[in-house]
Amino acid sequence: MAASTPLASEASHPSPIQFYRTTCVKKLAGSPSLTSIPSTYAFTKAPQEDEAVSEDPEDPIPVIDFSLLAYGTPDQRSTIIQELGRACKDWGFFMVINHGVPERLLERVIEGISGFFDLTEEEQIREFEGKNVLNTSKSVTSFNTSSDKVFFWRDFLKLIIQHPHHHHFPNEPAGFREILLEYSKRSREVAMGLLKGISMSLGLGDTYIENTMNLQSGLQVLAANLYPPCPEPELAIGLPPHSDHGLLTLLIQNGISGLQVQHQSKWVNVNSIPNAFVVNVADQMEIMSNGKYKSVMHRAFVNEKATRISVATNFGPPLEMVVNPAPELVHPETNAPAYTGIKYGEYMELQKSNKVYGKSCLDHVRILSA
Ligand SMILES: O=C(O)CCC(=O)C(=O)O
Ligand SMILES: [Fe+2]
Repeated sequence: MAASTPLASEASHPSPIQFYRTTCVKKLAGSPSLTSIPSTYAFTKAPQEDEAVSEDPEDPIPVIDFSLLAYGTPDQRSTIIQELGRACKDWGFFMVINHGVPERLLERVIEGISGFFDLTEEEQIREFEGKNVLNTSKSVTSFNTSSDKVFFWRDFLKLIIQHPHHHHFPNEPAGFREILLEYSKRSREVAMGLLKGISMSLGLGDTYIENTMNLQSGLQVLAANLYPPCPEPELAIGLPPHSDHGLLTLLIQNGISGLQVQHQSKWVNVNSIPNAFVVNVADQMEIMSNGKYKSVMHRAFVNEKATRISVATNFGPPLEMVVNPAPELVHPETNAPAYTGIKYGEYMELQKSNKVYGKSCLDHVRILSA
């Protein structure tokens, strides 16, 4: 049984971090004699987790043209801000095209992740040694580590940046560190641009979220997921239904489908536009917007044939920031916020220790049904 890896380093101790990873599933999946999955990987689906449907052409997943947000005329900007607001409100999920991050950089990130998981276990462990890394143990699950009975069909590498100074990236494979640095910088520029637009769409002015959330000192968490081929994909799950803890998540993937989002009580398959960022509203945004923009539930499926790689980058405030609903968005009749304020670090701890998947963590801070 693999040891679990607590996220303590992410939460109450904002020290220069760090990364941690899992490596168990790829090895397991690579064993030639594997024809069925070990029972610890069998995931019992809850009744509401029915089959996913294809995108409805009448109600497609929103697509946001980032170039119009960044460089458009005032008219184009105001139109795209409205579209962004609608996407956040109706879906909590959208794709971003023309974002300006070079395709080649995206490919190199995916290649680097693949290369990292190709390293031997010893080589990976060497990356943890003598570098002020708080936790070096392995895990086979993402969150809920200590309480999980079922393991997910994925390996992951988690990298945490505390702006403006702290990060620790692996040096192997060669050049990976530089690629990650460049990618973190470029994806953050896109995230900051989107957050400005979202802030405007909430009627708060473009720098409201950035300033009140102190994003200059915010947390950026990269979760690189590798889902190996699975002999019994219908029994396993890559990632169970969950929402993300930060404000906004930007995801890239290697062209293999597997992500599903919940929309109007249905699970929808996401077939991403090549090189687009797949973006979702996360829990701190739901709290900050007083429920106007809900974080979206999503899950990742696995398949029999191909390895899927995804990199989800979560943008959030500093760990010590208490996130409250914006007073401007509090309900005018009741004049009461729908969520209580909570420290972001505490929220992450809560999510980690929570046994129930889904959005149950938000129930701890919800006051009204928003
Ligand atoms: O692999 C995916 O598509 C989803 C990943 C994800 O949701 C996460 O890392 O939080
Ligand atoms: Fe996620």
